[in-house]
Amino acid sequence: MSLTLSRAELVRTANFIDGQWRDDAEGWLAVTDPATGERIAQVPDSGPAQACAAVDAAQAAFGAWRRVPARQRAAILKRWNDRVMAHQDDLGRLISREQGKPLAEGKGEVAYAASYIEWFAEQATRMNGEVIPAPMPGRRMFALREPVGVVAAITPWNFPAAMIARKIAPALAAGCTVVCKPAEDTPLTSLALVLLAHEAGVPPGVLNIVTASRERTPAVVDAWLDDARVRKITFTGSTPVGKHLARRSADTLKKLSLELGGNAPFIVFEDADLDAAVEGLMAAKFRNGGQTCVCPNRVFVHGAVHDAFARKLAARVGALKVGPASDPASQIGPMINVRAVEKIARHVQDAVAQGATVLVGGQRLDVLGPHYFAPTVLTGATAQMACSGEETFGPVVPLTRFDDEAEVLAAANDTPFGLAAYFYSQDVRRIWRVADALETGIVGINEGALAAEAAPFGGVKESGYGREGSVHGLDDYLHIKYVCQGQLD
Ligand SMILES: NC(=O)C1=CN([C@@H]2O[C@H](COP(=O)(O)OP(=O)(O)OC[C@H]3O[C@@H](n4cnc5c(N)ncnc54)[C@H](OP(=O)(O)O)[C@@H]3O)[C@@H](O)[C@H]2O)C=CC1
Ligand SMILES: O=C(O)CCCC(=O)O
Repeated sequence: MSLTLSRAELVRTANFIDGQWRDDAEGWLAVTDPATGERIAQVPDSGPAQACAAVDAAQAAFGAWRRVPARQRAAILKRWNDRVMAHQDDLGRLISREQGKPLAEGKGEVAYAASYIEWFAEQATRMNGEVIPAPMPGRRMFALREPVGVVAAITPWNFPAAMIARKIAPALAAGCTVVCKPAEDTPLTSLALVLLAHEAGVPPGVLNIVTASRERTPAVVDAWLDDARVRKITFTGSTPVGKHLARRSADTLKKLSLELGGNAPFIVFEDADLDAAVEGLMAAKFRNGGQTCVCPNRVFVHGAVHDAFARKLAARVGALKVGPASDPASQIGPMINVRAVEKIARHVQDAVAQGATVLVGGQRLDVLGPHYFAPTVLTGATAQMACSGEETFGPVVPLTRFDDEAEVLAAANDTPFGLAAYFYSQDVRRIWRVADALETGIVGINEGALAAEAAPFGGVKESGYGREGSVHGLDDYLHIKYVCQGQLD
């Protein structure tokens, strides 16, 4: 099935550097449909030469862009938002085709991405500084907020539009210029977004994007890490790569935002509304087929309600329709690639070998294609299993029975990660006690769908640092300059 969009020019197959589409890289990277393995396009497999050309352009454009009045930058971002929403159907189709999520989710992601662009268009005009009451006579003291400079954005495949938008929109709003490298699995959506930004009036050099394969990506990103002109790295992806970025950028002391892996606990207390808890878990766990860093990875259920909860959950999970994005009935699509599906299968096999029971699912669905895995519920999960220690990033719910609050909080926090946590309870005293005790950057109380452009998104511990979205989302792209004026007489 070929890649057909209402507006064919949205399928870009070149790097965008200094306002030009360029395909002068060393090789080509095939983009495939994860549902079928079919090749749908090819984009440049770039190297250090393209990475450096992108920084040259971004650095040259920075001086003028930072001086564009905030209201004008906001107007450009608003036009970008409008263009993204005007192409919602095509972009949704593009996301579904290269990433695999069902079409309704693909279109939903476009609206989610646009919400960040609109939000930061508004925030651009509120980048106020401070007038500081001077502690001594004869001085006037100010704190000014300035753009950090050239930003390198490195994005993952699981939300190819939203992750680009929530990094690039605040950077441009702040007056920074950007070099971007999308994931090898999903370059087409980001190239289409860059085209729409260009059409919205983002000037040449302000936003540059280079595509690369998994093999060449380290050379592209290392060129940026070693380049003193790049003043900030913003990254969403795995913790090992995040640590590499932190280490390698130390020599030039870049500012970093790292949104890394999670291992979210989801706790169902004995006083929870069980139906609401099942709904919340379905929403949180099965978004994007479980391939989200805030997906619950460990589900703890109180002994008094465990069996009833497991029965209700298994009925819902067993009824999920798995299939390609091209089938409007599909609720769970293929996993992104063969590495992903093999990791999921390994987690389930390991859990079963250590005594877990499969209530529903539990196997690959090779009849549908090479990347499908059945939505799965396991009972009897323990802390020793791989599915408890590592992020599964797939449609697997491992249930663990617990008996008291202190025990479950210790278990929930017993991980180096700290991105999201969820719990269900109707006891207001417990609610605040538990929310306080959870060591994560995000907590859902009787709610499974937490994402919103107005909320600060980010983690603690080895889930990284920095916040995306919200009134805090611009701070990562700004530094504060203290200006002190002495008396003139
Ligand atoms: N926090 C989150 O949202 C995400 C978490 N993950 C977690 O990570 C696991 C592995 O997923 P994976 O896609 O491999 O994640 P990665 O961290 O490898 O990829 C994320 C981004 O980093 C790039 N990258 C990879 N290696 C390097 C490197 N050495 N230097 C610089 N950039 C690099 C990737 O490029 P390229 O694609 O070209 O390799 C991609 O753009 C998942 O199973 C999940 O647990 C994954 C994605 C998102
Ligand atoms: O890092 C991710 O997995 C993407 C963020 C998902 C979200 O915005 O909820």
